[in-house]
Amino acid sequence: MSEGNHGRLAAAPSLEAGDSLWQACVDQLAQDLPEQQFNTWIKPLLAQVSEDLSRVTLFVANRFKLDWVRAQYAGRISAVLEKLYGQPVQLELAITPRENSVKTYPAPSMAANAPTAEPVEIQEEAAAGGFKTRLNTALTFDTLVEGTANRMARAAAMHVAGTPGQLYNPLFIYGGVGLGKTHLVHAVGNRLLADKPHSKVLYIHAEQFVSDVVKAYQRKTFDEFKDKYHSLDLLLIDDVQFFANKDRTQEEFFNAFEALLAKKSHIVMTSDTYPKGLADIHERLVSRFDSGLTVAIEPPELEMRVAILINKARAEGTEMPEEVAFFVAKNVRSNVRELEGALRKILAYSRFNQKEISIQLAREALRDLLSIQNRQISVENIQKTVADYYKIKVADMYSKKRPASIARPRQIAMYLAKELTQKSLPEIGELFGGRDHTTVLHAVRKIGAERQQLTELNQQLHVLEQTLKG
Ligand SMILES: Nc1ncnc2c1ncn2[C@@H]1O[C@H](COP(=O)(O)OP(=O)(O)OP(=O)(O)O)[C@@H](O)[C@H]1O
Repeated sequence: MSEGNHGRLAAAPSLEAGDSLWQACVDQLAQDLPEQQFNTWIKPLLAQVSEDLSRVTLFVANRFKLDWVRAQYAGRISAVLEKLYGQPVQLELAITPRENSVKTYPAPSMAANAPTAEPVEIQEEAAAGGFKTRLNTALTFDTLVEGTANRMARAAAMHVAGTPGQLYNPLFIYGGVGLGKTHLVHAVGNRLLADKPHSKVLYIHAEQFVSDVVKAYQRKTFDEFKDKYHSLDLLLIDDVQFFANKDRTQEEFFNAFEALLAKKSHIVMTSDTYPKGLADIHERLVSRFDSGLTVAIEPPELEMRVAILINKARAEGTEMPEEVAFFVAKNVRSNVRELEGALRKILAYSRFNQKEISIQLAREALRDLLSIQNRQISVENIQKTVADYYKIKVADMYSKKRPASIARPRQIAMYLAKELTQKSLPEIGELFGGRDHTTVLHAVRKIGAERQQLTELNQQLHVLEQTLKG
């Protein structure tokens, strides 16, 4: 297949239609995707389009690529094809048949000749010799939203994925539940395999490692066990706090650790706490955990939560309005898993009731969750919410600064404080950096009057009120 030809495979009479359908799809993807992704994953695809255009089979070189394309791009490709063709197009993925590889492309159309390769089911295997990686190919850097909370951990993880066995070995990532630790370690493995498909990568949960040790012990198969673990290029091990009090496991892990580091293989670990905070784990192991780079993942900040919601909704094929994402993100703060749960509820509620996603709908869908929080509206809360919304510093709520970009949000916050709390004008003035009650009164009147005139302001106040009321 020559360069620049995107693998268009359709013989007469469907050549033209099939050809242009796939070409149009490729053109669209070239616009939608970052250039590097497009060149790596889409451009090399070979396509076979059925005569009636209802089915497209894409051929990829090996199982790993098939797995990857299916997880990362199949949904998007199907959506583009459907949009272009006007109705659903069946998408199949297959491995390029070896005997047909170069010679028979472009291959005969499906109408003229039955397809030579059967679509293949995804299995838990990478390209290298059927070795099980246990990686979830959906968990990649592309789907991991970046924010202050995970910036360092993400940067370190990307570095390791790009040049394993060098800096930051071991990489120890810690943080609370549902903050993306597991996602991040899978992303490292997936990235390394995408770049170097023959690498030996294993993702394993610490509990699974414990059970592997127990099995090896019972069956006296420690040689096999060692072959498996000591030969890896990259070991990703999740939740190592589970090693607590498991002496034999700790010993075997120590051995594996030493063997892997000696041959410059990389180890990435996660835990719910930093190494020295680990209970009932031998000191020699703890000090090794801490000997590379230790980074934390913090709970995501508001903007990151908003971005995660919008991205995840989009991945489900739904556009979530920013104001709704803001409302949800303000109310679901603890971790990303909970955000995902809230999103699922909203999507299901919207589909079930056939209603557009709005703040009102989100409020209904999350009624239970919100009522548990039973939040009190305080002036501090209003100041923080308004500052977040208008992207100014909370400190500007009390400062003497006067530029309109700050003064106006401050007036809005005063207006909301009067409207949503029981505080008096002097009390509110006091909480806004010791301002006079007449300043507060002026703000309340001004914003109240403008709200009647300006639709946009009214809308913004509406979002803020909904958010604050939870
Ligand atoms: N920054 C992020 N962007 C997108 N999705 C994220 C992000 N962080 C976490 N997630 C998603 O949130 C969910 C929970 O994340 P994950 O399982 O990686 O958390 P964890 O820190 O390993 O939690 P636990 O300690 O409970 O195992 C996953 O579905 C993950 O994809």
